[in-house]
Amino acid sequence: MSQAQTARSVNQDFWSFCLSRLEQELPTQQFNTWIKALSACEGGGAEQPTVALQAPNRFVLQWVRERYLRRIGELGTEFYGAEPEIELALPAAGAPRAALAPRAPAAQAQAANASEAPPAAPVLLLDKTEDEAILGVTDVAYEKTRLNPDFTFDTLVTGRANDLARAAAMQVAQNPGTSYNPLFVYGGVGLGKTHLIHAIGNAVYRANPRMVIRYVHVEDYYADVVRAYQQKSFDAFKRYYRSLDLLLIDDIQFFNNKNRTQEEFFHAFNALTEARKQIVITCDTYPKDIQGLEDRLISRFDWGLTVQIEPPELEMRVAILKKKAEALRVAVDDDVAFLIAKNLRSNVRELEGALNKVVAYARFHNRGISLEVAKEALKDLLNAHNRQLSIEHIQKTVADYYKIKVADMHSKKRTRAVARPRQVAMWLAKELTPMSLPAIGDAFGGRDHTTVLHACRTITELRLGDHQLNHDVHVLTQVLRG
Ligand SMILES: Nc1ncnc2c1ncn2[C@@H]1O[C@H](COP(=O)(O)OP(=O)(O)OP(=O)(O)O)[C@@H](O)[C@H]1O
Repeated sequence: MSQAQTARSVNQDFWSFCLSRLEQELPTQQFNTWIKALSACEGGGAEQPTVALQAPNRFVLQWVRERYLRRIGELGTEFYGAEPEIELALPAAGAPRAALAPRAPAAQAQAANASEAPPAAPVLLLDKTEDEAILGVTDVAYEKTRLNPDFTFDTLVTGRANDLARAAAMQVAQNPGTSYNPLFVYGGVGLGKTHLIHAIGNAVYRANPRMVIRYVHVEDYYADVVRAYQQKSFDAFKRYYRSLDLLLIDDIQFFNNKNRTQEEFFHAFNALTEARKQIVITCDTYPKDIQGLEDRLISRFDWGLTVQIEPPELEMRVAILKKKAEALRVAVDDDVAFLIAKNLRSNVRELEGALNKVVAYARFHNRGISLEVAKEALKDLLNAHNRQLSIEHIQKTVADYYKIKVADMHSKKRTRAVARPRQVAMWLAKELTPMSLPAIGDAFGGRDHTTVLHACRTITELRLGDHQLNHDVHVLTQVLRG
């Protein structure tokens, strides 16, 4: 057998394994609609596992990539004994669909990134008949919303970091078009903005399935504009976006300097808000700070309500891990959840990634999930992290920020100008390092652990009412996390 044939048969074997597992794990309709639509084609060599899959169209490709790729990767790790590279591609332009015809060789297949798909992709986003034919399911209307059914208010853990944003989102979900319009949600990478707007969409859909809802990432909106331009189908494009009852548009910062797209969005925005149709926007930054965005759009974003999602604190991170473990149907003890939560703080996606890594590692080695297993699975990550952030670095960064001396971090001085930054530094040390309270106390001039605890509680409480302090802590956290 040639190397290519071996690779192909290994890939086919893996895919059969994957199909049998996913068939057990997923509801039949999901399995039939999304997973069976894929086909395995030639992958890389057996020594360096590559799973090569082909989706019949961009719609299926995107859906699978968002919802199932991670699980396929985990099954790949289980099958190959190492994390495989996954190629998810479309059939070559002009080639028949893989699901209906012989497989296209991977070398000719297009890149998995939908934004790289050619403008004349086999399926147009607005081509209802074809989508319906592909789906062959009764809830076509729901699928067309592009909503992720797993991202609901129920699966969103609430804490100080997101309670305002969640409350506003629930208001909007209960009264679309008549409460805050637009609702503008901003915050750092992987903090649950996408989850929150899908939750709005899911709640609105559940209450009123007749509403026309659409979740769209800005890159896809841009691709729709480009396509409308190339195919001279702006009328259909405009009609479609203006017919929506709820538009959920994600990652608006990627609009930067895309002038034609901004212009189209500006008109769609006006038409929708005038008709009292709801718009929800997410962004990685506050509206006024978005680079390359027209002023008239920025000022419109101020019409409704702007809410921030902040990085979750330790307890919330633990709660999120527990919830994610529940969804994976695995038992994760508190000590394992704390280990992960203490060491990964920058975003929830990374937190989830670490949990998945621990679960996959435990499955692969046929062991239960214990602290020991978690430490082994995350060895590289923990080492890298522990090297990165020292308490001295935190003290120096905070001292520089408040323009005080580093020595003041250790001193007995109790004036407000020194004591408050010192408390902020202690809070950051608790949040950003795995150090215990006594160890942190030691590093701050031999203070008692109760002093550290008091400092942490003080800062947590003050942040609720003191905007300047909240801002300082936010900025310092971002700086220290790099
Ligand atoms: N509070 C939370 N409760 C439960 N899961 C959460 C929470 N916050 C984030 N997540 C999970 O973290 C992952 C990343 O979240 P999401 O994609 O919504 O982040 P984002 O802010 O949109 O990121 P990006 O800036 O990259 O677009 C998702 O799986 C989401 O379910």
